[in-house]
Amino acid sequence: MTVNLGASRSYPIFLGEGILPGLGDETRKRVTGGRVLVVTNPTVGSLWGREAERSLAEAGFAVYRAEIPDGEEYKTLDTAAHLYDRAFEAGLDRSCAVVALGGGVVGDVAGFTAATYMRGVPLVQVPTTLMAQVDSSVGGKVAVNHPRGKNIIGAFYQPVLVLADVGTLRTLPGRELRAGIAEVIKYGVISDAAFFGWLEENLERLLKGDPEALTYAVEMSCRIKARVVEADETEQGLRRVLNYGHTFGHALEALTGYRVYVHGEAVAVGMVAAAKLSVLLGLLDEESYSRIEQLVRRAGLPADIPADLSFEAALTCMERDKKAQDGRITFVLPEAVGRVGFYPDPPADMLRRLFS
Ligand SMILES: O=C(O)C(=O)C[C@@H](O)[C@H](O)[C@H](O)COP(=O)(O)O
Ligand SMILES: [Zn+2]
Repeated sequence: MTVNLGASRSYPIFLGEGILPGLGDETRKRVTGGRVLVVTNPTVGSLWGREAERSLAEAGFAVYRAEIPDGEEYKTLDTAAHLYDRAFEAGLDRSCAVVALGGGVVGDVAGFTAATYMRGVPLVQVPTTLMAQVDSSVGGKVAVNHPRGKNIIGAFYQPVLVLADVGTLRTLPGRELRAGIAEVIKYGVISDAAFFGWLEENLERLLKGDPEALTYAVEMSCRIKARVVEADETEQGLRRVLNYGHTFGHALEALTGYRVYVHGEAVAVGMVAAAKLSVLLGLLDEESYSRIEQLVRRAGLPADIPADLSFEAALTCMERDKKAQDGRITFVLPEAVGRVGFYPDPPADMLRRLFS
């Protein structure tokens, strides 16, 4: 698959089982420098680091590794600062690449480092979680968090290559798999009713880690995402559809210190909350709402706003959402399974009802 962004910035997504050994050759075709910095975390590094690094070394790169701790709470400027040091020590110049080997946190913070070190060096995304394969490795959003908001410090910076080996999902903990499924459900709701129906039929296969089902889900998700990114790379309009569930979701993550929910879980709560708001506003029928809620629950994902979450605190957080303008929140709300619209400034009393 290709993400088409014009002659100089289009890039391929390679998707398949057992394709990690091809990483070196594909990187070599796109990176002229002699060194690469592989950014990973200790868990992914011990599982897949050696195979990835061997492939890069065989393609002629001098390979350096930097490990960062696992967890959204480490997606910070401090972690990026550590990576700048490691890039310097490795002697990376502008022709050399950063290779992000891991999940969303690794991809986002390594991507942010690649975007800013020497004003930008090539970035290779090697996503090893479902979340990263279906979403965060594609489309060029790179960022670190600020204590007051998720992904507040970041850039649009496209990779030169995405290589997603679904074989790496074999070792993925169940919680991480379910978190990725949340974003997959998102794609069905925002733009493809038939895909949503396929998910209803095949959810158990995905939860069991069936490689064929996972490959199909990753392919469909990447196709939908690529189409959106091609049409609106820097989120001037259409791309905001990818943020369905994230207005509430990001507030939930920030207000719980990025420690309680993994991103997909927070998005799951956010998708159900947004669907409920849609029903309250008369935009979505009850049956469609139930299908969304049921699929989220069947996937073993949380669907309820926690009882102790303060409405006022969530509202303040959502007013700083990246889709907000002058403090007016724009929600991405489902109008049917397979279609969403943008709705600015819903009445506060309706939002409050979601919290009771
Ligand atoms: O790629 C996008 O665009 C998305 O919105 C995808 C989201 O799933 C992803 O979580 C993204 O990082 C959120 O973007 P943000 O700009 O709201 O931080
Ligand atoms: Zn997301």
